[in-house]
Amino acid sequence: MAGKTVLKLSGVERHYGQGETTLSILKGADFELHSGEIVALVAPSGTGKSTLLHLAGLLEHPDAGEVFVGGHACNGLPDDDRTAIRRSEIGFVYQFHHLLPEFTALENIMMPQLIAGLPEREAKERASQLLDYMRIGHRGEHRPAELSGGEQQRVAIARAVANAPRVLLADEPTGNLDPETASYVFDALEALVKQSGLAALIATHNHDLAARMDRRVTIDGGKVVGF
Ligand SMILES: Nc1ncnc2c1ncn2[C@@H]1O[C@H](COP(=O)(O)OP(=O)(O)OP(=O)(O)O)[C@@H](O)[C@H]1O
Repeated sequence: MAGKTVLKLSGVERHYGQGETTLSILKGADFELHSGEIVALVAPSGTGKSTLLHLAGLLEHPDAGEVFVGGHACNGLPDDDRTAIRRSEIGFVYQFHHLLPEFTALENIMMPQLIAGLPEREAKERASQLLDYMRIGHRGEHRPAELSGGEQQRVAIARAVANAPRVLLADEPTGNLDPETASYVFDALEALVKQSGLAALIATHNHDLAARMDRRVTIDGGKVVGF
């Protein structure tokens, strides 16, 4: 059963450029994401998957329409408020892990919590717990370069959810991994979402992974549609 709405896009438009060369990517897109669900965003290259994730993650402003995160209408808010909402409500995972190379896996996961002002002991405890959930509890003291691609992505996912956001946005999180490793990373992500009641929107070109998610949406004619 669907949980409550944690992310909502309503009539969202995004156009790039001006005049005759305007590229209209989103043209009145509506979308809702509910706690506890994992939704696949599968669409051909260039149709606007990253654009949609950036708008949902409050990294960009829509040209029209509204983005609601955790019930807040975000478009007209000052940048500081948008940043505060983004930090507390949203976690991001990208195709490449972007972990800090000079820090261990555990320290990378602790980082967002320390920035948010959590005491070191608590941050460490939560980071260890997340490493266990992601089934890499034994790799906490290793630096990113000492980890496999799948392990690095699991650390990146743990870091993205370290501050207990409501929404996880992922742009091709397994795009850099072989199919077996991708499936294993997805297993861990799925377990985490189901255990925590998080909601995840995952852009992927991997149809096998998309088939395992709760719902699948695509971008067609600038709108988000289920398929
Ligand atoms: N800042 C920008 N200025 C101009 N055009 C842009 C900008 N950002 C994106 N675009 C264009 O908008 C379209 C959608 O881009 P987007 O990155 O959202 O697609 P995508 O579906 O994520 O593609 P891919 O699967 O290849 O990553 C593309 O044609 C892209 O060139």
